[in-house]
Amino acid sequence: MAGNRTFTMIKPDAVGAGNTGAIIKMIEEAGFKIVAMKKALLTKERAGQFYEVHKERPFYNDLTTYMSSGAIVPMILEKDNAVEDFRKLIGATNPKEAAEGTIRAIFAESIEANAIHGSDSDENAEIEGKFFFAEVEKF
Ligand SMILES: Nc1ncnc2c1ncn2[C@@H]1O[C@H](COP(=O)(O)OP(=O)(O)OP(=O)(O)O)[C@@H](O)[C@H]1O
Repeated sequence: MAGNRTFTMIKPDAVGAGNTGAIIKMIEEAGFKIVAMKKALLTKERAGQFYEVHKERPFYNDLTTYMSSGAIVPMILEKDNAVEDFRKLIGATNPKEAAEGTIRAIFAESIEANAIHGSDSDENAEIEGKFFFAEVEKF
């Protein structure tokens, strides 16, 4: 079976700190196949579109400023049970609460600069994946 897909993005804090390679290694060693990947930049406006669901939250302005502050590495990943297994690999949003050995426990600086994003549902994986990779049709 080919498995299913999720979307992830290494965030500016982790890319800027030179942790991209180490994070990709953890992702591949956990059994995820990288279907698509690029290094890219978000404008504040496009970061705002990506995090539109958080528009009314107090941290929205800071979050979109941060997400447009440096390079990001978005990827589409494939594995059985991809969405759930990837959320386990990255750990809790707040690195202080992230389980030992998870990507956020190892690399995140704070609740905002938390190293990596992982889609929280199959539906959002498709929406977010297509936000960066319009050419990838199958999810
Ligand atoms: N209280 C907060 N203060 C500052 N930033 C926050 C806070 N809560 C969330 N964020 C930022 O907004 C992002 C999206 O929040 P969400 O609740 O969707 O968390 P998540 O699903 O774990 O993270 P992501 O969607 O990035 O994988 C978080 O990853 C974090 O960068």
